[in-house]
Amino acid sequence: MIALEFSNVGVNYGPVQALEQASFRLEAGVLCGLIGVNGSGKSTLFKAAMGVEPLSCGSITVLGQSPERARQSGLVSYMPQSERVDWTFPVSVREVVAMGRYRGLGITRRLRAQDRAEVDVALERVGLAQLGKRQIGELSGGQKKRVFMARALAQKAQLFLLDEPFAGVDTASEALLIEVLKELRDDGATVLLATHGVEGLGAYADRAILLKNRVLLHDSPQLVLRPENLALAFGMDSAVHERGERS
Ligand SMILES: Nc1ncnc2c1ncn2[C@@H]1O[C@H](COP(=O)(O)OP(=O)(O)OP(=O)(O)O)[C@@H](O)[C@H]1O
Repeated sequence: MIALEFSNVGVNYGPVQALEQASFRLEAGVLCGLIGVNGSGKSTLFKAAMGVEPLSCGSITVLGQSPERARQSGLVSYMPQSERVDWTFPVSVREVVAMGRYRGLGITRRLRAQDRAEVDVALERVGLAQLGKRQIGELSGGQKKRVFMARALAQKAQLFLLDEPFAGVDTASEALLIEVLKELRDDGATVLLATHGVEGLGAYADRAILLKNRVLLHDSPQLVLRPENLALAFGMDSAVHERGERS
């Protein structure tokens, strides 16, 4: 089954062409890295996949449906970049994770026993069972990402879109997030995660997409991470840097 397909997708912000003829296809049960410099269109690609950014051309299919329908049915979960979240919003860790269950509830949003159990399981899985009552703004960078991960787990999504999940995150949180993502993948879910840190990607990702407003490459991480290929997206400096690091 195809989890996510972009066909010749274009997205413009006025004169800026954020995505141009972007095409790729992700099989279900794959963990894929989305690599590109700032401004290469990674966040735009996620927003388009969520059906919240109009396309100037092309089409997108998410789990066999339109992006809007897939989002509304809760099949897709999105973890935004930390700096795009208002952390002063007065809400507890548990309340954020419970948002993953709202879709199945009526307008009262009263959690059923089953919903509370799913929230408990998700908090436990990311190691935050003891911090449920904390205000979200009090947490460290890594803990905040864990909360978003728990919300996605509680939602029971099938496609996980993560924008820079490891930015500003301690190594223990990063290792835990990778472990959870691998388990989700092994259970048949699909993960697309944007990163400009490419170190380590080869160890956990099955695929990698190199983005520079267009899809330059979509292949195994080993091939995409070759210095001559990274140079296409990052410039020659990074190729030299990578080569230096590896030798
Ligand atoms: N709302 C907007 N209005 C105008 N231009 C935008 C808007 N959002 C993004 N852009 C521009 O579109 C291009 C792609 O941006 P996008 O945020 O998708 O890239 P990115 O790879 O996610 O970068 P970053 O990691 O910095 O978020 C950039 O040139 C950016 O300046």
